[in-house]
Amino acid sequence: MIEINNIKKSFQGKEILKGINGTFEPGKCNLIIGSSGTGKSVLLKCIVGLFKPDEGDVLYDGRDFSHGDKEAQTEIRREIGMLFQGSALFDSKNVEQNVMFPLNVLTDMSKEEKIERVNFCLQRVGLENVNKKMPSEISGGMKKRVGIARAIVNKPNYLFCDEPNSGLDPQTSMVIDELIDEITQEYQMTTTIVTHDMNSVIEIGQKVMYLYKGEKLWDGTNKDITHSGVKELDDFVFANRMMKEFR
Ligand SMILES: Nc1ncnc2c1ncn2[C@@H]1O[C@H](COP(=O)(O)OP(=O)(O)OP(=O)(O)O)[C@@H](O)[C@H]1O
Repeated sequence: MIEINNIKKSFQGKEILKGINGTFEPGKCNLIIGSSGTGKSVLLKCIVGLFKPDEGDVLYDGRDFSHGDKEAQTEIRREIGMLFQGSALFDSKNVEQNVMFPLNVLTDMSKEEKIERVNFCLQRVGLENVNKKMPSEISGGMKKRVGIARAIVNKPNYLFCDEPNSGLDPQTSMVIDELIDEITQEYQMTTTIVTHDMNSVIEIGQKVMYLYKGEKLWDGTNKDITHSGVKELDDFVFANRMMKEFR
């Protein structure tokens, strides 16, 4: 479990995160949702250590990530997998080299072991016979799958995904959501996903945190989200026509 306590972050005197508390549970997709510019990505970056919070703690299974020593932080970093917005594959590396990259950097596995692990992960995300393809030769949905394979290649305990559906059609988005959900349960990872896709909330939002202007206004499950009693959340949830009819 990841626990965050009173996370605050300002840029140039402007308070972006105003003291966020919450938990992210293992074996579940934990979603951070909210309108554009509300601080979702900044919160994610504070949790994974890409930004240092001005105040507050981030605990990974009780281990203090924000104030722990360098060694403890490195240890936790090794247990983190990330799926970045837009997949962020290296254009000059082929699929196999992209997925292998974390193993080259973080492990001393032999070449054979690395290839075996890469092939296992590619197979797990439904990709076969694409090892030598370049990112420019595969579709957006396939790139996401490669990104997921790379994120799980070093067997992370914690998986973070920033807008995993950006740039995908609704059908492919659903397939990618299902894949992330499946592997989360299979490997009992604590998966945290930043999204503003209501379809994802309905499909995989087993735990949802709603941010509004740098504050957490609500958390709960996708089952409760349509009757939260929070006006700002209602406006967000029922912003599209399909959801209005659902109401
Ligand atoms: N490195 C930075 N320096 C200064 N301001 C920043 C920085 N990163 C983010 N911000 C500001 O923090 C605010 C929240 O940004 P953030 O990217 O977290 O929003 P978001 O909720 O993820 O939005 P979106 O859904 O559009 O990605 C924005 O006003 C943004 O300009």
